[in-house]
Amino acid sequence: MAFPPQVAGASSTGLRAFRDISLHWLSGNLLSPDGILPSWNASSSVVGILTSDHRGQVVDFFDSSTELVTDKALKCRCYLQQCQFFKVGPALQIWVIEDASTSGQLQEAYSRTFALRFRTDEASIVFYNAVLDWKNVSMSVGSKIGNGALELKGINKFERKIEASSAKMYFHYYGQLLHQQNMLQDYVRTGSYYAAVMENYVDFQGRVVVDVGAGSGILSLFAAQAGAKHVYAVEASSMADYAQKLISGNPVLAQRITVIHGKVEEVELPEKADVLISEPMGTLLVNERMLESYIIARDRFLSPNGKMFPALGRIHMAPFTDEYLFVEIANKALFWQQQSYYGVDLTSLHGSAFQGYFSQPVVDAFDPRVLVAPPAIHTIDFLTAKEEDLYEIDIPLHFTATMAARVHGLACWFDVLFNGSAVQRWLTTAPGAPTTHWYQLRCVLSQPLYVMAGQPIVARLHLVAHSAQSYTIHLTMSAMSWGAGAGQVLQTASGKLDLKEPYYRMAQPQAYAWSQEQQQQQQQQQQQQQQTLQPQQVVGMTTTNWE
Ligand SMILES: C[S@@+](CC[C@H](N)C(=O)[O-])C[C@H]1O[C@@H](n2cnc3c(N)ncnc32)[C@H](O)[C@@H]1O
Repeated sequence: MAFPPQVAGASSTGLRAFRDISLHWLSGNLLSPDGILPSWNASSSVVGILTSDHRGQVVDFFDSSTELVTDKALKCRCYLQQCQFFKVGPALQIWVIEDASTSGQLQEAYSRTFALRFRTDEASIVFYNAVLDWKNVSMSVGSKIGNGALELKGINKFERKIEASSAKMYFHYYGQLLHQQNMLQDYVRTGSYYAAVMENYVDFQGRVVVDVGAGSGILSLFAAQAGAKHVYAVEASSMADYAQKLISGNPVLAQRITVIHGKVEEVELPEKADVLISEPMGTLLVNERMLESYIIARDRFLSPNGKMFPALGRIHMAPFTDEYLFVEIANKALFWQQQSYYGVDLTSLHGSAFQGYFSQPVVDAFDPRVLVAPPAIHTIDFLTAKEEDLYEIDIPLHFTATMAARVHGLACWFDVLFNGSAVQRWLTTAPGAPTTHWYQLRCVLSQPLYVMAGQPIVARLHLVAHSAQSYTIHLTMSAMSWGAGAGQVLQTASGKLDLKEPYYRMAQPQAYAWSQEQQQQQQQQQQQQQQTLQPQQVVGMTTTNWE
């Protein structure tokens, strides 16, 4: 844990203010695993609470003017106890900054540190999101500790929920032309957007449009082609400079497009928009957590009754059978069954490696004939959904098998609707439809289920957002009894997968390739390490499989 903490995104004044405070790192003063606060000095004068993430980055500050601490320690305590409800665990620290003096001078304030132990990463996210809820979005804190002004201006909602390292990697990726080209060359994707805009030009003509995450600026140019009065192309990555170049290279359209380099969570626009256009879809629709930015942009920029292109998205899910895929994944861990690898018994790690491979969702294109039941649908209406709705998505599922099969997991894909005034158009990533760079996604269970035709399958897909712009996937599937004695669970299998770490089973191109970026970084690091190693240390190193 980094200590003293770095103040993410704080102004230099705020940074200095924090550094001036003597922060006590009371590592022994942890909450018990049950989340019970060991001691609290209710008589001390609390001037504020500073929260940080697990890396010691300050993520929030509550000063004494906020409701949280108006009643001094008592309220803090209540609040912390309330947090136990959210299963407080190891990823979040709270510094309680107390005023030790009667003068209330900043320099004389001191602090206590409480580290909250979360049982799981998800629990810490839930807690963190609860803090965000409580703070009621779009933070721009300018608060006071004693006589010292403390400013945390500029910490927007994106920065408060997304790890800085993840965002850096993410925007670095989208700042590269080659990745924008990948998307542009997905003709199903780009062609669908073009068709949707042109067919529905009446929705764009003479209208103000905001392009949310404009990338190369392609959708802004489409909107301008369709007759938009003005388009604001908002792009957070350095791709904004290229977008400006591309747009300037189309002078007839350029005069009606303004490129704005920044996040939709932070930029200000001079007018409200009639239409939002965006391509915020990641693998399984929600990966990258950009849908949340799309919704934030709606709340910030869209006029009442404005239109969104696309207006809704649907996740489709169905049980599948694929013996070959299952064996392929299970076999990946065979390496760890060697009892004498250079004289070393590797078998104690086989179980962990096996689970590790099954924690990767598989991204590839599959034949729809592997589906064992008709798909179920979960709809997200972009016009009405709340951003918080996407923090945790819990989908109960009921299927009826149409064939006897070994069920190896859940297959998923998505589509989005352009609900134009003239034409309704779907962009689909379904198996069997023309392939897109998103392909489809399969969650493979380490324990297959056996089902007969007509047998009910009950499942639950539970997606929990995490601060690395993705989701932890919890999947449970059960084969049920039917007919006489229906409703009994005959067999159950479950798995926990990380949507951020997929197994790309396809050749390029693909949707935002997190792993690939990480792989490159790790490979670079590895090369650097190897350069510093003695030759005899390098001999015998295994080649890392970054798959
Ligand atoms: C999937 S790409 C789509 C690019 C372009 N609209 C297209 O259709 O080709 C998403 C883009 O949104 C940008 N982006 C993601 N989150 C953003 C945010 N919060 N604010 C502004 N831009 C964002 C990314 O940098 C990326 O360039």
